[in-house]
Parts: sequence; C-alpha cells; structure tokens
Amino acid sequence: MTEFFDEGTLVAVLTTQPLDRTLDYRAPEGGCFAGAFVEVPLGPRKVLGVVWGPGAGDYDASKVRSVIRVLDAPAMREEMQAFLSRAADYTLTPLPAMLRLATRSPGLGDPPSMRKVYRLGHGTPDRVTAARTRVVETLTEYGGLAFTLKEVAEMAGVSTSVVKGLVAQGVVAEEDSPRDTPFAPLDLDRAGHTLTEDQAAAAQALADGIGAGGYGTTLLQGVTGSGKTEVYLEAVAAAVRAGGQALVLLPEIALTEQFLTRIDERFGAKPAEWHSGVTMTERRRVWRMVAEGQAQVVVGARSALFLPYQRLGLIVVDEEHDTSYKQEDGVLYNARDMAVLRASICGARVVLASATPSLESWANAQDGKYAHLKLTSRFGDAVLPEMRAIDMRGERMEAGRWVSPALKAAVAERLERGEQALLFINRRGYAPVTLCRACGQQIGCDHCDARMVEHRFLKRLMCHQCGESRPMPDACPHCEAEGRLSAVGPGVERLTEEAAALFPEARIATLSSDLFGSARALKAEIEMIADGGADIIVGTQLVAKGHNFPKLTLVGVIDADLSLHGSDPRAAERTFQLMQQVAGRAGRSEAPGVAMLQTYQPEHAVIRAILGGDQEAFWAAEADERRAAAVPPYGRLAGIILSSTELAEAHDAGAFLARNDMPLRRIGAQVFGPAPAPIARVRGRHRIRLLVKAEKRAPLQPALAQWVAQLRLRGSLRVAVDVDPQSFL
Ligand SMILES: Nc1ncnc2c1ncn2[C@@H]1O[C@H](COP(=O)(O)OP(=O)(O)OP(=O)(O)O)[C@@H](O)[C@H]1O
Ligand SMILES: [Zn+2]
Repeated sequence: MTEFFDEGTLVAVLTTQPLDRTLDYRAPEGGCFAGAFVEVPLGPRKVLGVVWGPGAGDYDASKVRSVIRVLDAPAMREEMQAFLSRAADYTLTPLPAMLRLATRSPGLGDPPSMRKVYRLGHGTPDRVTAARTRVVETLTEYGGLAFTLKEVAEMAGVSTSVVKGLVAQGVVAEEDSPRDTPFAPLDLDRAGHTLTEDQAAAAQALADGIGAGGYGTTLLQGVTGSGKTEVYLEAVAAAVRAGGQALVLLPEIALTEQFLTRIDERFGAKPAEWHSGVTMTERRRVWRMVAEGQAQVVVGARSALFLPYQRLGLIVVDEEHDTSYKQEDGVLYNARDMAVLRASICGARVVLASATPSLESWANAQDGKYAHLKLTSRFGDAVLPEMRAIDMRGERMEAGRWVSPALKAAVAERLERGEQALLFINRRGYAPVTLCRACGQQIGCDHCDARMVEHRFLKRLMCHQCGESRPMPDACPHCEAEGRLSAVGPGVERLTEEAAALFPEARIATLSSDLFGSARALKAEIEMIADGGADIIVGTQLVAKGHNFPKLTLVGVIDADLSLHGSDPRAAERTFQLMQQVAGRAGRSEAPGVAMLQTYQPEHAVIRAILGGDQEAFWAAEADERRAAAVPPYGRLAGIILSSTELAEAHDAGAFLARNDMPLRRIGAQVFGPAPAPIARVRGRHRIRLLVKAEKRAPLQPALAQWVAQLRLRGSLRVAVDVDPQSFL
C-alpha cells in the first residue's frame, strides 16, 4: 500500500532544482500520499516536487516549512520512483535531472483546461442560406457529436463566422469540454494480416510471454521485410488485451507519422504520440491520459520511457541497434537499456526488434539473458537483395563525379524497366568542404572545430556541430577573393545534381532530414515515392530506416568505405548494420533487388562480410575481437568529457583526474588520456576526453562517482560522464 502522511508529518520532497538531496517539508492540510506531485516553497520561490518518502528529520524542526499544495495529478508510482533512482545511479545523473525527464508536461498540476465545442442545438435560423443549411446538415449527420469550431467550419465548408452566427440563434449549441480527452481504445477484435507460419510462431511466443506475466526481454531478429512490425503488433494486442499499456519506441520522429497510420489501420484507433514535435496541449493530454490509464498505446521517441504509465505491460524498441536511442546531451542515457531497466522494475515485457541487432543485444541473446526469435525470410515472394561490390580502383571517374559507370549502367537498366533506384550517401548538404581556390583555406565554424557545410538548396553554410548557419558568401572570409570558393567532396544534394545530369528524364526525389519542415511533409514525400512518383531516390541514412518502396530494386551505395575508419570502436558493426539496412530497401516485392557497394577496398574484412551475407559469422567474428580486447559487450567503457572556454583549464582538469585515479585502480579499471577530443571545440568550449575501461562485473559507477568527485569545478569547467559511450567524438 502507498504510504500516507498525515498533516504536519515530515516528508522528504525531491524537487527538479539542482540540489543533491531531498528536502524535508511538513505534509499539508489533508495530508498526502507518497509519490504526490506537490508545490513547495524553496527560498522565495515555489517549485515542483514529488513526495519521495518520510522526512529525514535532520533539519531544525522549527524551520521546516509546509508543502503549499498537492497538485491535481495522479501520484507518481513507486515503480517510477525506483526507475528514476536506478537510472540516476546507472548514468551518474543527479536525481533532480531524472525527475525533470519525468515531468515534461506543461501545466502538470493545473485544473483540467477547457475548450469550446459545438453540436446541434434547438433553435431555428432567422434566415436560411446555403451555408447555414450545410452546417445544420453536417451536424445532423453526426447525431449528437460535438466538434471544435474549426472542425465544424471545415466539414461544412463554411467560414467560422457562419457557425458563430448560428450559435447566436441557438441553432448550434456552444459548450465547454475538457481538453484532455481519453484516447480511443483499440479494437482488438479486428483481424490483422494473416501471418505466415514463422510470423505466427513468433507472435505466439511473444503473446505467451505476456500471458505468463513478469519481466522478460526478447530479441526479435528478422531480416529486412520479414514482417517484424506485423509480429510485434500482435504483442501489442496481447498486452492491451491483458489490461496493460504498450509503448513502442521508434528511432526517428520522421517514422512516427507512418507508424500511427499503421496502428490505426490495424486497430481502428490512433495511439498517443510523444516526441519533440508534439504540441504543448497534446503533450499535456498524453501525459495525463497515460497516467490515468486512458491511453493504451504510446508511440514515441526515447523520452516516452519517462511517461507515468499506470500498468506498463510491453515496451517495443524498434530498430533497437539505432544509435539515436542514445541521448548525447543533457542526461546521457541509452533508451534501449533504460527500457530493459524500466521493464525489469515493473514486471513488463520488452521486445527488441531489428534486422541487424546491436552486438550487445546479440550477445545477451547468445548468453540466454534474452529470448531469441528469428524470422529468416522475407514476407511473400520477396527475396533478400543480392549484394555486389563495385571496385572503384577499376572504374574511370571524372573529377567531381561520384557515380561510377558501372552503377550508372545499373540505374539506367532499372529506369528502362520502370523500376526505382536509390542512391545512398550518408552525408547531408551539398559538400562537406568549402575551399577557397585563392588562399587555400577551408571555411570553418567560428565556434567549433568543424567545417561549415554548404547546403545549396537553402543557400546557406551550416555547422553540423552547433547548428550555426549563415548565407553562402560570394567572397572568401579569409582572403576576400570573389568567386573563388569551391565545393569539395559529395553530399546528398550534390549527388542529386549529378543524378539529374546523368538522367535528365528521370524524376528525382531527395530525402535528407534537413530538407523537410515537418514530419507530415516528409510522410507525404515518402508516400509519393512508395506510389511510384519518383524514379531515382537520393538519400541519407534517413532512407535506410524501415521504409517500404515496392518498386525499388536497386540500391547504389556511393561510398561504402565512409564509416569504416575513424575513432569509433564500433565502426565495423555500424558499417555492417547500415549497409544491411539500406540494402534492405531493395526488392521488397516481386522483382528481386540488388545492392551495389562502391568501394576502394573490396578486400576489407567488413566489406567481405557484407558481401558474403553471413550475418551470424560476422557477429561471431566481431564478438571474438571485442572479447579479446575486453571492450563492450565483454567489458565496460566510460567516457569523460571535460570542457571549458579555457583550453588550459580543461587540460589541467584532465591531467588531475589521470593522476588521481586511485578509486578506479581499486576496481582494476584503467584510464586512458587525457587527449583532445576528435572534435576539439564545440560552441566555443574546448573539449578534453578520458576513457575508462573496466571489467564487465566491476562496480564501475560508484568508482567513477568517487573519482570525478575529487575534481573542483571552477570557472567555466564542466564535466560529463558518459557510461557505455556510443560516440567517441
Ligand atoms: N503476414 C503478412 N500479410 C500481409 N502483409 C505482410 C505480412 N507480413 C508482412 N507484410 C507486409 O510486408 C511488408 C514488410 O513488413 P514489415 O514492415 O512488418 O517488415 P519489417 O521486418 O518490420 O521490415 P524492416 O526491418 O525492413 O523495416 C509490409 O508492407 C507488411 O505490411
Ligand atoms: Zn559550430
């Protein structure tokens, strides 16, 4: 039972303010439950907090103040408190910062806000016009249902003033209605697609898990186009049927819009949607309805993990290998790992779905920590694409061109047959480098150790680190020579230009995340492509994720070597995943697909593995290497990023930590560095990195906490600890 605190008893309140402890207050008039959202005085201010438990009683009793009021919001459940605490410990994040993630709803404690709705009234109009008649007919058609002013006007095809005019005469009734309305329940009796034998077996196994109750994680590994989504939708149905709520995490906001439609088609109801693109009013509604159990399914980005579910039964992490699940600023957490933590605390099931799982999940499945379900063939008659290399050493390339004659010929063949071809390059903008031919300087960002990238469609230069942008200049900012700036290297926009020059008759669509103002616009473009409205698609990694283009039979990868090198220890894994995913867009219906990889190193082990297509062999080899090097998933890493406006300050702090490594040595961990980060300056701050390596079972977090606590944060110095780093930049 939830603990209750009578009026005047001491309670500990956790606030969202950056304090390193809970504060004691007295329970307000009428008392309060543990977990209650409250408003408390803090100095001269009133701040939001949660009653975390009984007060510590270590503060002068005569000075303890009272809770101002209990907010009108469902209390935080004990399991949520536990989740936030454990996540804070794991990621070495102060608890108030975790609480902020869980309270990202505007007007959390406000009384329900109201809005005006309109339905058919009883009066008769003084004067009958065609427009007025349409309004009356429209509302009559919907019986007693009520709509917003805008909806009525749109449905009837009249201006809002016509509706208002009818309100004045009582023909249309105007009423107040709560804005936060429940989400329509799923229609679980609707039949989904008839599943194939493999799919049905996988769906059954997931449903059995949900039926058994309690925590469990399953890796659903199915080749691209095998119907993983169809399978986990059955798990969603099973979870809801069992009275639970289901959360589906997607790696890219751009995909949610299509996914909502897919759920709507399957269950006849739209789920709740949660990500940065959702309006404030809708956020408020979602947060509340999730807390009240009036939203059965939530589709969202990683932050949806922190919603106040009442009875969370299932979390699906789609494309679980995707790096965007790692939040790289603020609280550094991996939503995939936190999903597993959250589920283990509240006794929910987790489904990790991917064609190319992360080595972490693959190893967990291998060890029997996760159940492992496999779908080895594509749905229907579709077969997996054939993978071929184009050896660029043997191709005759003109300067400033990136499509080889071999690839060009393959594209031409597809166009002749009325099929689609995709040209893939994982680089946004027109060109990665803008160089002045007069002075030889490259244009860099003023605030970062990064180049400015030309975005020709927008006629701007942009920094991909800090987001700064400015109009494309005519003159070189260094030597002021006019008209001597030139683009070096290819980006997606430049590839579009080349495709247009090579195939002047073809309809070309460019898909890059920066080219679309809204998820809706992107969805429309994707639907247009799926319907065959384009012949050639030129895209960045945005196209690699989960799209179905039935006419697409050729994928040309412009630079398969691009991500093989660099400081990332997961370079091989990432390249393998990306190539499989992008190739997986080809040949998804009757006509078979081919993926052609332009490479200068066809002998490279990773390229060979991609061409060979033996995934299990690749993972096994990769696992052996990681085991030998004792790196994740067979060892643990943590990154420390020290940053400051003064280079010396960051550097000295790094040297200090390296010298004072006793807390780490005690657990047998090693420190590497300090060294300047690969991106040595971002937003005017110099960055120094250290890397900590420990054995898998070493108590890493407490040691890290002790170690870093020795550091005095002075001046502009900041420290970020990244447990299980994904990025090494
Ligand atoms: N049993 C089925 N009956 C009818 N259509 C199906 C069935 N299974 C899959 N499909 C269709 O096949 C296509 C691919 O399925 P789905 O999107 O679920 O695959 P996936 O494994 O999630 O793919 P990817 O990993 O490439 O994103 C979809 O259009 C889906 O509707
Ligand atoms: Zn910048």
